[in-house]
Amino acid sequence: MSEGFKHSVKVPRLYKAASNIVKRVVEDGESLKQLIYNQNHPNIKAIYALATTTLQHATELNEIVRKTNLFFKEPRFDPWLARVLISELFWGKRSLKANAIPIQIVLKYENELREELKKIDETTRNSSTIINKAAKPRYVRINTLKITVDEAINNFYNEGYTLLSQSKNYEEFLAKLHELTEYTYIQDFHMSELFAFAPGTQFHNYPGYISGAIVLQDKASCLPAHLLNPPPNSVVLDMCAAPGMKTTHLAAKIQNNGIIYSVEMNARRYNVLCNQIESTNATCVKTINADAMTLTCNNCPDVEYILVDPSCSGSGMERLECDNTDGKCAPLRLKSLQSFQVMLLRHALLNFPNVKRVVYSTCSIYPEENEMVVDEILSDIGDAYKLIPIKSLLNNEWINFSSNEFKCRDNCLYAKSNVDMTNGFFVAVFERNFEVSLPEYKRHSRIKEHDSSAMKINENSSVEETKNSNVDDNFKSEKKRKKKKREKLTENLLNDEKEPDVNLDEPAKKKKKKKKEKNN
Ligand SMILES: C[S@@+](CC[C@H](N)C(=O)[O-])C[C@H]1O[C@@H](n2cnc3c(N)ncnc32)[C@H](O)[C@@H]1O
Repeated sequence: MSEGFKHSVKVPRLYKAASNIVKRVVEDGESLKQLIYNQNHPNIKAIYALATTTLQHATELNEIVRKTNLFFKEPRFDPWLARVLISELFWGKRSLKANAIPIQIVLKYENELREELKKIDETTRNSSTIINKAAKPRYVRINTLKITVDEAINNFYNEGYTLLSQSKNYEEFLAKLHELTEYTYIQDFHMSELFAFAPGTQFHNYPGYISGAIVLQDKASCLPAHLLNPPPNSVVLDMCAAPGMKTTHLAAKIQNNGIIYSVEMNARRYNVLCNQIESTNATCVKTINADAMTLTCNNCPDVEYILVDPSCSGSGMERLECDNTDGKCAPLRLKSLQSFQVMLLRHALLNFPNVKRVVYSTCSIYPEENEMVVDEILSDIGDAYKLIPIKSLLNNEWINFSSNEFKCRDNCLYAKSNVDMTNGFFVAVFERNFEVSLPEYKRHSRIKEHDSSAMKINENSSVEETKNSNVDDNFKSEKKRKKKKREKLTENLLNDEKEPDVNLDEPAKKKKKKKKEKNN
């Protein structure tokens, strides 16, 4: 992000090394321990302590640099170095020596930064909910298409892990998450196929991870499939599917009995999706490389369950890079994301006559992408759908919900990183009321008959756009122009696409690893 300063006095190597490590852990998902061991520095312990502290305080750091507009005022300041220096000042040695310019800058803003930190601490103290500032656990979803939960527990036992006892309620469960140690783990309170291990537990070399028997997926990202809850033999549509975490979770839920149409528009991400589906043995999935807005019940017949998990700001991700100085969370961007999200959700709700349940989810904590999207939709759909109170779906065992200030009231769910120990997330569940017909006028006018015949599911179970000779040239060029415009909008939105616990190249890496192992 930053081009770096021309430093007159050099920044101590310790800080540079720590900031480089934090950057690689966050951006590339590299292992903290591995990076530390590869260091050629006399004081590895100090680097480790500083990098860990910075990662543990990710949420507060994000908040205070955002609130103080630090990178807006100091656009050339390396954001990783800044965070490491602030960590050293607030939670490390509690002082910064040396006259290097980055240190001077942090000291210049020290009071403002402290002020914002104080506000966060006060909010935390005033909250009656359970607060944990520690790093979130490592969540492991058992891919029940490859092994059973019991087999997985047995494998973990053989690896030396001890399963903690189950909890009476959600609060007790959250308290237990704090007790996780290197060799203990716990079954999730809501989803029996999900387990939580101590933060930072490494599974990348674990045989089950390589074979696709376990999936590293944050708990919040598992909630949409859990709440959509299609039974076996269902027909499901996942409108925004790559990299495929929720598609493959849904395939496991229906145990490959039924059909899942899994749609992804972006070609590169579509390949990742296909790899993920293959490695997890999700054989019921038909992948579709297309814009979900062009799909109708003609391409995807008899759809009963839809997941809409669109591109979003990713503001709920507990990663350090989400600050508003690079425009990611700027009001204009938020506005265009919101319009796109409304458009997709409306398309899902109004174009599939057999649909029973639609789940809308984002890894955003902004009401603009959550309650405001749901509210706009509620006024479109009348009584054709009702919003299901998620509290009841989770037997009253959840803490945070949407705000009562909105029309959707507290019917939707928020996952909060400092309460639920997950990424920040939002989920809304719509259920069809078949006594009321779908509002006719809202059906998407853009979906014309020939659009559907211009798609086909090919032998590899993917949909390809084909030329339709019946479409006249004028219509084609108009369609092309619109498509280009849509692609541009999506491309912009995708520039910073994020997904919990997923390194986009992971499936590819896994494939390479498998190949290497085979050759050996
Ligand atoms: C938040 S990600 C989805 C994550 C995915 N559900 C998972 O669990 O792995 C959003 C995805 O939607 C795709 N997307 C955006 N607009 C789309 C559209 N109009 N049609 C199909 N896919 C779209 C993006 O390329 C991106 O991969």
